[in-house]
Amino acid sequence: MTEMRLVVVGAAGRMGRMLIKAVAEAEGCALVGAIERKGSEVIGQDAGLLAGTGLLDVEVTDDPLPVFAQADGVLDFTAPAATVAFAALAAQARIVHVIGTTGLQEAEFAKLEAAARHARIVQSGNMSLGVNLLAGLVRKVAATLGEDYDIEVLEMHHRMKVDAPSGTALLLGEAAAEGRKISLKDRSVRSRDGHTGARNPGDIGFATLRGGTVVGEHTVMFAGPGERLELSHRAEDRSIFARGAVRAALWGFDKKPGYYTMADVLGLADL
Ligand SMILES: NC(=O)C1=CN([C@@H]2O[C@H](COP(=O)(O)OP(=O)(O)OC[C@H]3O[C@@H](n4cnc5c(N)ncnc54)[C@H](OP(=O)(O)O)[C@@H]3O)[C@@H](O)[C@H]2O)C=CC1
Ligand SMILES: O=C(O)C1=N[C@H](C(=O)O)C[C@H](O)C1
Repeated sequence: MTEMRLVVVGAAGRMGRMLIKAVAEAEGCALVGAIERKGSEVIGQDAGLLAGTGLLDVEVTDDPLPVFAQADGVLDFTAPAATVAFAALAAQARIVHVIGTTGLQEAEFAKLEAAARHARIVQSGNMSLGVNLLAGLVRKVAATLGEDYDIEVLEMHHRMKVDAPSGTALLLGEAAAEGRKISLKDRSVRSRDGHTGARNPGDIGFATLRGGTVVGEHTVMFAGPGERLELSHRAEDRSIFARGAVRAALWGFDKKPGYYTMADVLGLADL
């Protein structure tokens, strides 16, 4: 059987190294490229040595074009501007683009949608099975409980995280809004400070904590009259995201160009 040829971009990052390891350990795929930013000190290093898996004979380079041309898919946990640029290249090469990058804005999502006319894009704020299952549960609970149950999404991440709320918090907020049949954009409250006044019924609130080495913790609260329901996920190891990304790439191999999510990959779209 032919193996799916995968490239990791942002190879030196916290997730980049996990992805290299996950590809090396997975069946049905092989690492054929590793990309880092121009000027990075890891350019020229072996990707396997960089990720601590042992020699893989794949040199980290700063030139994605020839690497994408020889690949079937790319795993991308980098930064929004880089992801938009990689999506255009993945579309040109007609390959699978798995996007874990968070902090993307509306205009950037529009560019990804355009790239998905030619690429097979799988994008999710969280690639783990647990969080995607949780999103389905949140959607159901939000649909069941009325507006007298206030929805608040609380998240905590490590001190190096640069975007807020996290992609996962937004994914869970979106699931709650879908359950309630409201638009998250219109009803989300991203911060509170000073004399805010009382909470508006039906709003979905977000609270962000940052510190230490926390991999990722999310709780969706339904705070009602005299009781509170909390649905939580705690990520203990980044390998859950990396394994999910590899699974998404393998899933996308024989799909038509389009924009897919992890719920499609995991068969949870109807949950
Ligand atoms: N969806 C999911 O399941 C998950 C998503 N994430 C998301 O993934 C992203 C990365 O997270 P993390 O690994 O912790 O962050 P890091 O900062 O550790 O890694 C990002 C890497 O991408 C590199 N990079 C940035 N721009 C480019 C470019 N133009 N070309 C090549 N490489 C580039 C960075 O290089 P440099 O340092 O030089 O800028 C860095 O090495 C974040 O958005 C995070 O939220 C994280 C975990 C799970
Ligand atoms: O930056 C991180 O670390 C993480 N980012 C994702 C997010 O923004 O939700 C996923 C995970 O929680 C780790």
